[in-house]
Amino acid sequence: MLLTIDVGNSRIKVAVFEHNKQADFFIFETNEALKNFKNIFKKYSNLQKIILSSVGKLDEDVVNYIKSQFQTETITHKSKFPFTNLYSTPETLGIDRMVLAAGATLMHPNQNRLIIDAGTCITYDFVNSENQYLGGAISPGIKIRYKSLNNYTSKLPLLSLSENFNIIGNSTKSAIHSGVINGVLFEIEGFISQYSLKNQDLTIILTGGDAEFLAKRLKSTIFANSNFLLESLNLLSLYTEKND
Ligand SMILES: Nc1ncnc2c1ncn2[C@@H]1O[C@H](COP(=O)(O)OP(=O)(O)OP(=O)(O)O)[C@@H](O)[C@H]1O
Ligand SMILES: CC(C)(CO)[C@@H](O)C(=O)NCCC(=O)O
Ligand SMILES: [K+]
Repeated sequence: MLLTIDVGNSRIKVAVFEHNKQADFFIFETNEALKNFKNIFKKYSNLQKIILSSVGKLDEDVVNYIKSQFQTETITHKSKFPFTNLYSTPETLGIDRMVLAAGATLMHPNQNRLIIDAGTCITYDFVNSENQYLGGAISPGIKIRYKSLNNYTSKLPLLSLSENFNIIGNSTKSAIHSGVINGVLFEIEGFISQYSLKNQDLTIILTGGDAEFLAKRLKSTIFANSNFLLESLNLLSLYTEKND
């Protein structure tokens, strides 16, 4: 049994894998990390290994606690990845983006892959069929868009994701929902059509906290896999074991 931990910018996600199948899943706020890890370790006292990747802030105390309980592999820029990194600043590339790119490379061999992670930020990452990681894009996530409209104006209220939105927003609230949600949908559609134009056999992976909401509303048929990063960590650790 193996445990993968994804420390995101806002929340921590944890999955238990048994024979490469996800057997359990946890999600919690960073400030409740210690309590949650203690409960998880009580429930799963026979873990063989923990794989940890972090772009967020995890207290030194919590990291030390995790490491004191089980053998822990932390994914860093120095870890072995199944692609050639052609980003011009590899040392500043987000670990989450590298793990997603690794997962896509291992899960979908010999294809062009576009990974879209709709979380705190929306990231786009492209790995071609020669397993070269080329880069992509970083844009503000849904929550950040709502928050910044409120933050940087005096009149706009703070709203959160709504099921009801139209192209023509006929009130302040519906105009904000239209701008934020349609803005994200058009952005994603736009990137997908640009990448598809240039790359045949494009495999698209949509993940992150807002993936399910967005997948249902995109014109292109794309299935959301909210746990892709946790699955990628599991695959990456198998890959590292084999290639060490
Ligand atoms: N309970 C929740 N708390 C916070 N965000 C949530 C929640 N449920 C859905 N979301 C949505 O998920 C998005 C955040 O995505 P996610 O959980 O992947 O972020 P994260 O933990 O910061 O991870 P990452 O840093 O990898 O993006 C927000 O834009 C928000 O709309
Ligand atoms: C873009 C985020 C914040 C997305 O979680 C993360 O991948 C990150 O901090 N990246 C560093 C910058 C870069 O990827 O080029
Ligand atoms: K993200």
